[in-house]
Amino acid sequence: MAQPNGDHNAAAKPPPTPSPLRFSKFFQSNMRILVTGGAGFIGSHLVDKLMENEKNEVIVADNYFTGSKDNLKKWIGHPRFELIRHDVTEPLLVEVDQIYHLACPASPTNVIGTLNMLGLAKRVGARILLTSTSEVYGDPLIHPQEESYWGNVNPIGVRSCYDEGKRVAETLMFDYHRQHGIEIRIARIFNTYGPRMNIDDGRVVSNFIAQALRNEPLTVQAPGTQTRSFCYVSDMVDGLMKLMNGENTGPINIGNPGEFTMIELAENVKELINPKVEIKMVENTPDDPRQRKPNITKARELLKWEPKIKLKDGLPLMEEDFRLRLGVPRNN
Ligand SMILES: NC(=O)c1ccc[n+]([C@@H]2O[C@H](COP(=O)([O-])OP(=O)(O)OC[C@H]3O[C@@H](n4cnc5c(N)ncnc54)[C@H](O)[C@@H]3O)[C@@H](O)[C@H]2O)c1
Ligand SMILES: O=C(O)[C@H]1O[C@H](OP(=O)(O)OP(=O)(O)OC[C@H]2O[C@@H](n3ccc(=O)[nH]c3=O)[C@H](O)[C@@H]2O)[C@H](O)[C@@H](O)[C@@H]1O
Repeated sequence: MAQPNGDHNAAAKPPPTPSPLRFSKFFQSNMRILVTGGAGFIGSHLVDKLMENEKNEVIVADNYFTGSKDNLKKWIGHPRFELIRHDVTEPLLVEVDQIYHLACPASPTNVIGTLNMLGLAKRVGARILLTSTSEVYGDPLIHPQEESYWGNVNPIGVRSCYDEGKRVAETLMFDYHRQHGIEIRIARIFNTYGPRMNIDDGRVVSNFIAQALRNEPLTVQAPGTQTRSFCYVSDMVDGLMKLMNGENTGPINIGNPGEFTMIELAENVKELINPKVEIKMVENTPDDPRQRKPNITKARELLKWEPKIKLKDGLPLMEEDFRLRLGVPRNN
């Protein structure tokens, strides 16, 4: 008898069950992907997204310096997933097609990690993506920042290790590309926030949300008029994957152009989470960039990417996660 959808066999034949090999650890998938720093904040969200595709086999290399196995607990034991405790300042030999290089030890060893991952990419012919940073623009003299801007970085300042470490990492990427033909991708990530951020790592969004939930004053570092542009983590992951799978080396800015002063951010968090909390002005660290906002024309045109989640929609998603981890239920 004919089925309503026109498929004569639909009732008679159940869909074929996949071969047991599909579930064996020896199953060969189409793409083997290494994520260094995959136990961290952005890395673990990237792993979640990559694992959604049944053709991907994902290997995470992480030394848990700032990341945690907890971020990956749903994948541990999965046949397409492997977790290696490894410090990227030591060479790593694995057969992979793509490398997302996120592991970022406290610079300057950042450079050694990138050199090792480039060595791996060269050896196995993998495409490698570096998560660089908007910090390469330093305290920028042009606004918004576009990729052609060379930046204004203090080479001997307190934050130079990170900024200059990433700048050297970008240089190495291009040298390997030119000299050895390695396929490279460079993302310049602007401030990213979302669930699984480290609660006490001192970044502004995590600080303010944790402070509001703990009923502690929100510490705005002077003068408070400095600006940042905050990208929700799912948008970031989407941008990184589009960059990896597209045809452009970059560098490409990936960030949300919505720009806020730190006072505005504090007011947003206060209004959303704890209207009674105090906002307190505290001392800042030297060389804090006064303004930051990505020009994302390149990402829009070359990757067909733009962020979807506004700060006012992203903050509540992060609040939920922080409430759970800090043990502060909503009715308190
Ligand atoms: N979050 C942001 O706003 C932001 C902005 C710009 C650039 N980035 C870049 O994005 C990447 C990921 O950042 P994140 O916010 O997820 O940070 P994160 O600290 O949560 O993640 C970094 C991960 O790398 C691991 N790691 C550190 N040193 C390592 C080493 N030597 N060997 C192996 N693993 C090591 C850590 O354990 C952690 O899991 C970094 O490269 C960072 O510089 C992040
Ligand atoms: O996006 C980037 O490229 C970089 O962003 C951040 O660097 P930064 O912008 O300094 O981020 P925060 O430490 O979160 O500080 C942002 C602003 O908030 C201010 N701040 C921070 C913490 C706080 O409690 N109060 C506060 O007002 C800081 O003075 C600064 O102006 C990250 O720390 C880097 O890893 C990342 O590479």
